[in-house]
Amino acid sequence: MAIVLGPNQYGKAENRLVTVSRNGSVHTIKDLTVSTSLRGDLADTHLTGDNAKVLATDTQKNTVYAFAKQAPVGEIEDFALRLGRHFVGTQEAISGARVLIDEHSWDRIDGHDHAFVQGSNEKRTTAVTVEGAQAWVVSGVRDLVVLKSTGSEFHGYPKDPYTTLKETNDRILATSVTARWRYIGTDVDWAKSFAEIRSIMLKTFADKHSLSLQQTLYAMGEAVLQARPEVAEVRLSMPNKHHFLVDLSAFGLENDNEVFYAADRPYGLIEGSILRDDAPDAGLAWSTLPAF
Ligand SMILES: O=c1[nH]c(=O)c2[nH]c(=O)[nH]c2[nH]1
Repeated sequence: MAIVLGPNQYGKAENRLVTVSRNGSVHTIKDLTVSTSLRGDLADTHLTGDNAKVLATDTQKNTVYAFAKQAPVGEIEDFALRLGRHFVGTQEAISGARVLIDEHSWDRIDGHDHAFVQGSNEKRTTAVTVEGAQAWVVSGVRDLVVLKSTGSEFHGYPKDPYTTLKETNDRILATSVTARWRYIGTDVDWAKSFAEIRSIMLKTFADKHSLSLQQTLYAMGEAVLQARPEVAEVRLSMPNKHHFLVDLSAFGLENDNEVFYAADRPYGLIEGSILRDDAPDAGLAWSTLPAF
């Protein structure tokens, strides 16, 4: 029996980066959380503590800030690709890099050049993997919270001795969408693609009459793949944010689908992947990301 080192990576997680770019008196801000991770010939530091091949996580952090000064950050996918390719291209021992970026939203205060109000909690995300000369981009959105107050049913499920749930033809459907989509290449208009995918998902959530959150999840992924040839696969994680009808009969009141208790836990968790059956191989695109 021998004990060996398995897969490993290391880096600086959650660097908080805010940039201000100026066009005369009009400012634009970008607010990012950037995590970098490197992989490669890193056995020595684990086995003997020899750090000759370890680009310090502190240096990785500094690189994030220096790169933000040296060229416009631009779209998060491009910034992540630049960082990943830099680490792999300049450190002999480093064969792979994973860069995760979340973009936080700020909205301009009406008519004001340099004042902003924090937007919704929704984040645009990217996870870029560089391995040698190859690169994979998985972008997405998380904490995209949506609700529809009708157009959702749930019935026809098995009734076993433990089933108490009542069937319904009209319920609130609410979820907080975490979506990730895998791009086929890296030559993409990232901003346009993001905006269109987000809008397709919202429209499908709204328009699709839902018989289950599972059906809605599939329809959202399917609509993205039908409209966006640059995407090979969509993975969705959608908690069912239950809204329970409150029993008002004790007060002699009938609740005609008007008064709900919004439970925060437990919640159903509906997750799945929707993909083209002829999609190119995912390579390392999903490596070390959560399954959904
Ligand atoms: O859309 C739903 N899917 C389920 O699997 C489920 N299970 C449940 O209790 N409610 C719901 N709703």
